[in-house]
This record gives sequence, structure tokens and C-alpha cells, in this order.
Amino acid sequence: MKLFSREQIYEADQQTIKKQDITSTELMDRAGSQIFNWMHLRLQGAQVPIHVFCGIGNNGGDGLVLTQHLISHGYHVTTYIVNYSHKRSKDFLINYDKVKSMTKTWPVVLEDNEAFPEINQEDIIVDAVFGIGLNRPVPDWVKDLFIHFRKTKAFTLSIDVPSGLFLDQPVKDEDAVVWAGYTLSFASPKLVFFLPETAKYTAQWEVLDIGLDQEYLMSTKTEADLIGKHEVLPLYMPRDKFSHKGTFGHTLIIGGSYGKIGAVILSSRAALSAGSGLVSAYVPKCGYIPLQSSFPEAMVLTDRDENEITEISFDLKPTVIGMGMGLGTSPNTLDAFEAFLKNNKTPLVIDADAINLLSKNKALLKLLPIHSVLTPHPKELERLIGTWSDDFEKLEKVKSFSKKYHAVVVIKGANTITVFQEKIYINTTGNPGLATAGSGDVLTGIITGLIAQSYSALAAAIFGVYLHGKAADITIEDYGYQSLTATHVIEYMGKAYLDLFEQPQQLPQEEPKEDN
Ligand SMILES: NC(=O)C1=CN([C@@H]2O[C@H](COP(=O)(O)OP(=O)(O)OC[C@H]3O[C@@H](n4cnc5c(N)ncnc54)[C@H](O)[C@@H]3O)[C@@H](O)[C@H]2O)[C@@H](O)CC1
Ligand SMILES: Nc1ncnc2c1ncn2[C@@H]1O[C@H](COP(=O)(O)OP(=O)(O)O)[C@@H](O)[C@H]1O
Ligand SMILES: [K+]
Repeated sequence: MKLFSREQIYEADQQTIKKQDITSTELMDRAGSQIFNWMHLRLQGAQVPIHVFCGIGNNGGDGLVLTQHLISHGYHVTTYIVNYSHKRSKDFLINYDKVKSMTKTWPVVLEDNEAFPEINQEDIIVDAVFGIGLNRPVPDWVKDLFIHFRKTKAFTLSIDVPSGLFLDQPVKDEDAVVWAGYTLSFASPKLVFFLPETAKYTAQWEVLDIGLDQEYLMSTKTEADLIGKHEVLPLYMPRDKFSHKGTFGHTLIIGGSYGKIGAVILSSRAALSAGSGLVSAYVPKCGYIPLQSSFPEAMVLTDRDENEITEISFDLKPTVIGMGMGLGTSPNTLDAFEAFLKNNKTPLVIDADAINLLSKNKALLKLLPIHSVLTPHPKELERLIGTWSDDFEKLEKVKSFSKKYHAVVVIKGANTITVFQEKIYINTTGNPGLATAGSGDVLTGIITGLIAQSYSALAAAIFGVYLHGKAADITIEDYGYQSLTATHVIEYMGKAYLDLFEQPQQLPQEEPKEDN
């Protein structure tokens, strides 16, 4: 799913108005009506007090369309105008007049220095104060109103975007934003719903279809895409009947040190579960027996050193190499890593200590083959690119890094983000069960195993992150968050693949009645 920018959404509105020959007021009607349909379906006429807070722009206009439907369907609704400016939009005014003409109880106009209405915890707040037009800090008294919303603990439904949340700027004051229980968004969800610092402002979100011009939506390229099943299915490569293990490539996993051989076992097993034809592991001598006995499918090569990697040389031609898991960062290992990079031509997936070695020795970065995949968690990323002041700066820095080194960067965490050059891909699978030892090693193995099967580096990163998260999502149905282990993720990879082709469940058909 594309995540449109504010400019693109405004353009989609304009194109829709032009191509469908409708007025902006009619488009607003659609928006407000869709919000009403969503609420009506759930409330079924329940007499819960609904407080609709409308700003003076088009977001407020949407709120006023909603109000009209709520009133005409007999809901217990109070409407407020949050009068933060006198520059009311045309469609706001049209709908303001409509509301006033249909009820004797005119909207309550809220201004600075006025008492806020009493709202109970069981009531519903609809937030139509600011939409995507927010372009400067929220006035202090409106901020106080948002604080009032939170104090009531009432369910808060935001229209389009939680008011006070900028689409392209960090939040400087969390009290100046509405904390929504649910946001009903038009055109697309917004990028800020997924970033670590701003995701908390809406617990849930949903997109409402207001019939925007399909041609514009389809043909417009976005800076960010949301990755779900629909997006990864076209990446999937089916298997040919006459294929053999050579068809699916040879993964080599390089890593491990004394006490950290498990990381290599996890990565290697994950590469095989992702579908790599062959898997070899290159470890210090102390890893030989653990690997051979716990993972019989793998071939094992060893360093001459017992405890750490001191030289990387092997007599095989892997399709791809995944490296860094449990590697350590000793001077001997650094020398081996540098010598290896100087001669290496094989595609690389770089994780953990291999990232740390690159961070400490930035000159080595230029030795990476193009389209290398790096999979840092936030701390490793910080070592690699330096600190950032907010999520937006972080993304810009990662984009520059990706362009400079022609690398695919996977920023791990909830909503893992894959960055390639200017474009970002936000994953939708995965859960806090993955916050457990070794789950990152498994991810590296999966991505490496996909490249072995001739997925491109970018496709392997996007698809691998999706499958890893999906396997974890299926695992928690059996184990819950706390008991999920990295090994489960490997074992549930099969189910993650199968899930790609699962159809949504059909409702059971009624049996035809037999005539007596
Ligand atoms: N025809 C359309 O353009 C449609 C727009 N829609 C709604 O319109 C919204 C965008 O509407 P607008 O562009 O009118 O913007 P908003 O309703 O978000 O903002 C209202 C106005 O407040 C001003 N403003 C921004 N920040 C302020 C601040 N801190 N203090 C005081 N004033 C401030 C802005 O200049 C803007 O004109 C969307 O989020 C969506 O809800 C929907 O109705 C769909 C159709
Ligand atoms: N709260 C979370 N929600 C979803 N995914 C998570 C969460 N916490 C961690 N993960 C995922 O788990 C993996 C952890 O990787 P990493 O930190 O490298 O762990 P390790 O070093 O133990 O292997 C990443 O893929 C990350 O995206
Ligand atoms: K809003």
C-alpha cells in the first residue's frame, strides 16, 4: 500500500474533483458520510454521548458532515467549533450553515479562556480539529483542550490524522497532539502512524475509501510503501518441477566465536528454512561439533583458530554470504574481515558484529559489493551512521548512506523499515514476541537464504522481513509473546510461506432444505 505525502493527497483531491466533475463540497460529503457509516455500523443507534470537535478547515468540515448524519439518525451528539482562527474554509462554512439549519442546538463555539465541556469516560470524542493542513504549532489553549481529552479517558476517534500530528515533522510536545484510540484516514494511512516516535498517537487506524481518482493513486509513486501480503505475493518465486538443490543456491554463513556459536546455527538453519538449496557455515574450530550435531543438513568449514575467526578462506563458491552473527570484534577478526572484503566478489548480508566492525572502521564500507544488505538494530545503526534527532532525520541519514554505498539497509524494530536509495518499505508483520535473543540472527539467515534462491537484494530484504514477522505472528497463536523463541520462527517459516496463498475464510453456505 502506498503512503501518500500531504502534497500528493491534496493533488489526489484536486484530480478527483476535476475528473469526476464534482465539487469539493461533494468530496467532503463523501468523507464525512464514510466516517458516519463506520460509526453507525458499530453503534447501531446507541445513545452514548458523542462530542464532535471541529476545527475551522476542511478537517472540521468533515466533522460537520458527520454531525449532520448523527443528528438526522437520532444520535446524542454535541458539536463544538474549535475556533483557533477566523479563516474558515469554504466547505467548512457551507456545512456549518447546514448544521445550524437542521437543529436548534447550534454548535458550541470554543475559544481561548473558555471552560471546556464535561466529558465522561463512557462518552465518545470525535477529533476533527486539525487534519493534514496543520502547518504551525498548535495554540496553547487548543493544546489544553487536547490535554482535557486525554484526562477524560473517553474513546477518541480522530478523523484523517490525530490532530496536532504533523505529517513530516517530529512531535515537539506530546501534549499538543490528540492521542487517538482509532484514526479513520483518507487516501492512505500516513507515514507517521508507523514511525517509532509517532506511532503511539493512534492505537489503531483504518483507511476509508472516498472514491479518489484511481488513475492518480495507481500511477503516483510514493516515497514510502507499506508492505503486507498483497505487496510480497508478486515477489514470490514458484518452484519448477525439475528444479534441484543447485537451482536454489548455496548460502555461506560466516560468524561465531567461543560461546556464540548458537547465532551461526540459528542463521544457517533459517537460510535453509527460507529455501536455500545448500547451506555451509564457516566458524572457529569450537563451532564444529555443535553445528554438525545440531544441524546435520549443513556443511561446516572451520577457521584454524579454536575460539575466533582469524582468517576467512574457503574452497567453495557460495551464491551469497551472510556474516557477522556472534563474530566478535577482536583485532584478529577485524584483520580477517578486512582481508576478506578486499578480495570478495560474492553478494553479502551483513549483521551484528560485522556491522560493528564496519562502524569502527568506516574505510571498509567502500569495499562492500553493491547491493549489500545491512540489518542493523537501532543501536547498531547509530554506530554506523551516527545519532539522529528524530525519526525523519534518521530516515534521511539512512537514505544518504544507502545511496553512497549502494546498500539495502534494514532498520529492525517494530515496523521494520527497509531503505533503498530514496525509497522506504515499512513492514506490517511481527510482534513483541520477537524481542528475544537470536531473532535477528534468524532474520539474517532468511534474507541470505532468499538471495541464494536468486531474489534480488531488495526483494530478499522486503520479503524476508515480511516472512520473519509472519512466522512470528503465527507462532504466537501457539506460544504467546513470552515463550516465542528464535527457533520457533525458523520452525514456523513453512506456515509463513503457506499463509501467502491462504484465501480469506468463506462463510459456510446454508444447506439447501429438503422437501418432505
Ligand atoms: N476536498 C478536500 O480537500 C478534502 C479534504 N478533506 C479533509 O481536509 C483536511 C485538510 O483540510 P485543510 O487543508 O483545510 O486543513 P486542516 O483542516 O487540517 O487545517 C485547517 C486550517 O488551519 C490552519 N492551521 C494549520 N495549523 C494551524 C495552527 N497551528 N493554528 C492555527 N491554524 C492552523 C491551516 O492553514 C488550515 O487552513 C484533511 O485532513 C481531510 O480531513 C476531506 O474532506 C477529503 C476531501
Ligand atoms: N517489538 C517488536 N515488534 C516486532 N518486531 C520486533 C520487536 N522487537 C524486536 N523485533 C524484531 O526482532 C529482531 C531482533 O533482532 P536483533 O535485535 O538483532 O536480535 P538478536 O541480536 O538477538 O538476534 C528484529 O528482526 C526486529 O525487527
Ligand atoms: K483530526
